[in-house]
Amino acid sequence: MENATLTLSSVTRRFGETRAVDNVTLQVEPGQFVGVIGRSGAGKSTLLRLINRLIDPSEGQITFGNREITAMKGRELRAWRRDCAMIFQQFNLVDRLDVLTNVLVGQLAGHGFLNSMTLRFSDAERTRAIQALDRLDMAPKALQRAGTLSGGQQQRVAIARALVQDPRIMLADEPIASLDPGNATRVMEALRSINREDGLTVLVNLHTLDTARAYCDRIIAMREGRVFFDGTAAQLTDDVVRDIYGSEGLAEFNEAVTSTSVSTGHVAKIPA
Ligand SMILES: Nc1ncnc2c1ncn2[C@@H]1O[C@H](COP(=O)(O)OP(=O)(O)OP(=O)(O)O)[C@@H](O)[C@H]1O
Repeated sequence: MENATLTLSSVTRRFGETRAVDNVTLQVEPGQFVGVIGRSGAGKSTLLRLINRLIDPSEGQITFGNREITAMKGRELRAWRRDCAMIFQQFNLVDRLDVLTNVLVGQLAGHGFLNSMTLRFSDAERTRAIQALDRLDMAPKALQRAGTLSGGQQQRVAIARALVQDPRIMLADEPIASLDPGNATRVMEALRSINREDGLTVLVNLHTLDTARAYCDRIIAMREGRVFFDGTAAQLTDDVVRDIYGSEGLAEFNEAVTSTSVSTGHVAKIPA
């Protein structure tokens, strides 16, 4: 299927008394690279999990083109989860399996039960998996056990695994939060090239402002479950940033995590 506009209409998710996501309405155009920022607990993870239906909204509607995501069940929901790949902070690879097999597992959704159990794959699937690894500069590690790779390498394998699903949207929940600056940069660059070359929509939760400024066409800042800011990096002024994070949170979010952000000139110095 083609990429399409993702629309959230008055979406709320409550956990007991907490409104983790509170009446969020937004549209994401196909091929946009969107960074979601905000303090811990602002609702960023919940927002992504609502989009791929890891959790259901308490109220509101999510659509992708003319498909209503929030109404999907069974086969249709499984198809949506393939269209909408998810990357996590902790990579979620199977350590004892080699890199190639980890990527091939991304294609299992389209397999019969028996082939999934025996991890049998066609030559075409293997070729596709190698090609995906190659895009992430990870093909030379194809036969190495995933558990022996560095965090940054594991995250690139996780992205390759997501790519073989042939998704329309890539959701990434703090994909660089546990990486060093060099690896964080490589992972962000990989997401950016997939976005540009394949026209994939990317929504990425980030805990560092400078990374969002350096890579994202659009930045959405959440605060207490609501969209507090929605605009470009240039529109995200120091005053808005102070309101998003509070002055005590600023120092933490002002750290440079991805090294390219320094050379792009997008880094704003925010007074602590
Ligand atoms: N499964 C759950 N059960 C109960 N409360 C939850 C659950 N998931 C999230 N919450 C609450 O919803 C709010 C938003 O959480 P969420 O994880 O979406 O925030 P976040 O912005 O992603 O935070 P972080 O940056 O720390 O990951 C928090 O108050 C959190 O405690």
